Amino acid sequence: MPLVRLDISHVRNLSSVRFEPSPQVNLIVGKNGSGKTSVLEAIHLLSFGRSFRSHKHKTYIQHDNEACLIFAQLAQADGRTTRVGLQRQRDGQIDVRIQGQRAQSVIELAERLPVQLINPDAFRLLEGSPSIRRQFIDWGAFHFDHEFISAWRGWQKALKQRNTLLRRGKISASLLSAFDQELIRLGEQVNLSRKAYVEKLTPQFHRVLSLLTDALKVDLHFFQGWDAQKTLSMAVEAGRERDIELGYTHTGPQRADLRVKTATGDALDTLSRGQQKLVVSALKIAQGQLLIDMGRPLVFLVDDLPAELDSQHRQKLCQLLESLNSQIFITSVEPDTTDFTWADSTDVRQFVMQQGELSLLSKGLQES
Ligand SMILES: Nc1ncnc2c1ncn2[C@@H]1O[C@H](COP(=O)(O)OP(=O)(O)OP(=O)(O)O)[C@@H](O)[C@H]1O
Repeated sequence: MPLVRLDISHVRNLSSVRFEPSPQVNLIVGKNGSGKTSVLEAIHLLSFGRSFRSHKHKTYIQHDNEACLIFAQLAQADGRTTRVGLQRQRDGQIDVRIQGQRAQSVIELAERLPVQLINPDAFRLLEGSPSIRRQFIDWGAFHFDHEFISAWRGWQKALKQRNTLLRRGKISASLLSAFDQELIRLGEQVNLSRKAYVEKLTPQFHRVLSLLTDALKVDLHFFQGWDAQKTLSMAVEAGRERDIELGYTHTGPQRADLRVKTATGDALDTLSRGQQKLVVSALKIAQGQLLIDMGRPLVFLVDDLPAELDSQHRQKLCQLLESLNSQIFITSVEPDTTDFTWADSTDVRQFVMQQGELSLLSKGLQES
């Protein structure tokens, strides 16, 4: 659902930013530190309930303010709009509203406003810990499989309880096996959803990557977290004594990973920075494309477009994003790095950010 209106209050240097974005392409240009990324951060907050820059909520609430507030109107397929809002207070309290009603959790926002972020930090998907890649897979599994989130929550709870028992010690293998039934049942369910999702994602990823660059051959390998020849039940049973020794559960879906490889080794070790950015962009666009194919439009946030990409690859990325027919927000320091020639029929709005004030540049506006 594209954003038709966005009101941001007290996010970093944005005291009050209100604007009506294009349902298609939005270019935000401005000097370093002017507040461009903070606009994307606010949209991300509204989707995930958390920032992509910091886990500490106090860092993004504007100094000397008690809370930040982000409010948006989302277009629905039937032409009506849905009002969504999120307020985060300095004491950590979070208040999520949908049509004025308090929502149970931020997950309700994620369902309504799926967001994909491509930013200079996106390399973390390759170089960061497996937990970042698990989050990436789980985002997709969550949107694809309605049962995933309840299985994932139940499995996480069972795993936490098991690890607490193991940490305390003095638990026998036979007693532990009684606790393991639920862990295994839900863990298998989580694993099946992840596996099915990666199977869908892989051909889409190859297609998208070949559109961005024909020079790269990259493969995805899903590691489920234990020996692929064994069921989870077999792996947990075989590992029980060792878990007791170690004081934690050492095998299972909590160790899953998505390995990204070229013919000669890990993508991280063999690809240049720019090539890595193309691979990460392809992963995220492929993920977005799968949702779009299900009739679920999403918002792409591209922070600092020129970082690591030459002009040819920037153009290809813009072309690909344009072809998705999604809502896109692109930031850049220099106006000429977003000089891709968008189709006449594309609604492109260009904004300038100056010290936390956003204004629409009529020059860049091409209404369809
Ligand atoms: N909690 C806060 N309260 C007020 N201002 C803040 C807070 N945190 C950061 N800032 C300021 O807000 C601005 C945020 O800028 P932002 O990162 O959005 O800029 P940008 O235009 O994306 O810059 P760049 O091009 O350098 O990436 C900076 O000037 C920063 O000093």
